Amino acid sequence: MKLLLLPGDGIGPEVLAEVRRVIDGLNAHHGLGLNVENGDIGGASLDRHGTPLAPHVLEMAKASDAVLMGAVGGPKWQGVSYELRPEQGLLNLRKGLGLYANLRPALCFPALADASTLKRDVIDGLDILFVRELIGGVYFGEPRGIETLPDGTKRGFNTQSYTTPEIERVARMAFDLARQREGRVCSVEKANVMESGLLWRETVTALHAREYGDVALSHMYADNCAMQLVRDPRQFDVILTDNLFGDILSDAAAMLTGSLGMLPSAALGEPGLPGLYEPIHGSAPDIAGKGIANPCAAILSLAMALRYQLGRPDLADLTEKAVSDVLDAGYRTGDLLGGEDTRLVGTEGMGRAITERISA
Ligand SMILES: NC(=O)c1ccc[n+]([C@@H]2O[C@H](COP(=O)([O-])OP(=O)(O)OC[C@H]3O[C@@H](n4cnc5c(N)ncnc54)[C@H](O)[C@@H]3O)[C@@H](O)[C@H]2O)c1
Ligand SMILES: CC(C)[C@H](C(=O)O)[C@@H](O)C(=O)O
Ligand SMILES: [Mg+2]
Repeated sequence: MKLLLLPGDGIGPEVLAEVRRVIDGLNAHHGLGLNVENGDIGGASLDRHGTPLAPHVLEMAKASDAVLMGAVGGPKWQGVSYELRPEQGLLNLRKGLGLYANLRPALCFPALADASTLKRDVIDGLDILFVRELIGGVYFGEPRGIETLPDGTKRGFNTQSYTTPEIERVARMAFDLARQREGRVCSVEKANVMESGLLWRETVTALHAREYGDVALSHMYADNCAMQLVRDPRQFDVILTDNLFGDILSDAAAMLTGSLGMLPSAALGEPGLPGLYEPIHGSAPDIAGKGIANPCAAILSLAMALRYQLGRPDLADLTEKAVSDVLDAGYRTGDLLGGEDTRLVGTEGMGRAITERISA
């Protein structure tokens, strides 16, 4: 099995160094046999290859069993032309691998129930799975651009667009995953103001009626969903939504779990093609280089790769349990609110503690 690591920018290389440590532990003590390669993406790739995703790196990704990315972007590249910005490298990778479904689980680890800004009794036991459409919608719709109007002012425009097959394939993923959970899907859009949202609702409803009668389906407008996530997040099992709403709502959900530094993700496409696993957080320029970033989201992303693609769900369980145990033992990076008997550690301290439990 081959895993391509794309550390990227800012805290990306820092958290992936800890993923590497965990892989070494799993290889040495649990016969994982995972071969690791490294590649460039984002600003790091722009600096070395003049493009945020070089064609040879996309080819390396396609030839791997799975890809694990750190993060892209940062102030250093703010002035570069729009097509060359680091974030475009990530979008090209998602598109290039056909990764239409982004699974973002928001789980509240028991030890972190008091690290959330919400009260413990609102988030205790929280377990939501976001299924975010990832290669369509306003992120990729045409036409797009900035044009100069006759009066000299400018107009920036993007296009929100979804086709029936694009909606059906990601909805199918959400329904299938719901069958392995509590069997409830809440589909989120703004059918009240957007035609693409209306088609989304009609398509999900029709697919449900045709094939998924055993799954409970509800619909919610995205603005209400943002409010409900804060009011009563445990009402949700699977949230199915589009690219932009999924991006925003999953960041909001991250704070329910204690920190953005805790949320992993898996981007999946057609069976047999490699998936892309990445923490949902960014390159965190404000803390990059300080050795204090939380590596848990990246390590939990490795666990998702072990479960969904590398054929080792047992080692996914082991890795997730190691993270949970380390939190129970009181280890905290700076982004996690302390509590009694907690021990503040840096990125490496957290990675070492998790690896020690895996290797024990
Ligand atoms: N998948 C990605 O690569 C990705 C995702 C989001 C943002 N970005 C990019 O990252 C750059 C910075 O964006 P931003 O500041 O809006 O979002 P961010 O996620 O990088 O940071 C938001 C806040 O969360 C904190 N944070 C994030 N991850 C953390 C971790 N693992 N441990 C501790 N604290 C953590 C940061 O310090 C910051 O205060 C931008 O260029 C943006 O485009 C990339
Ligand atoms: C960096 C950016 C392209 C990306 C997105 O908007 O999808 C990020 O915010 C994410 O959540 O993965
Ligand atoms: Mg985001």
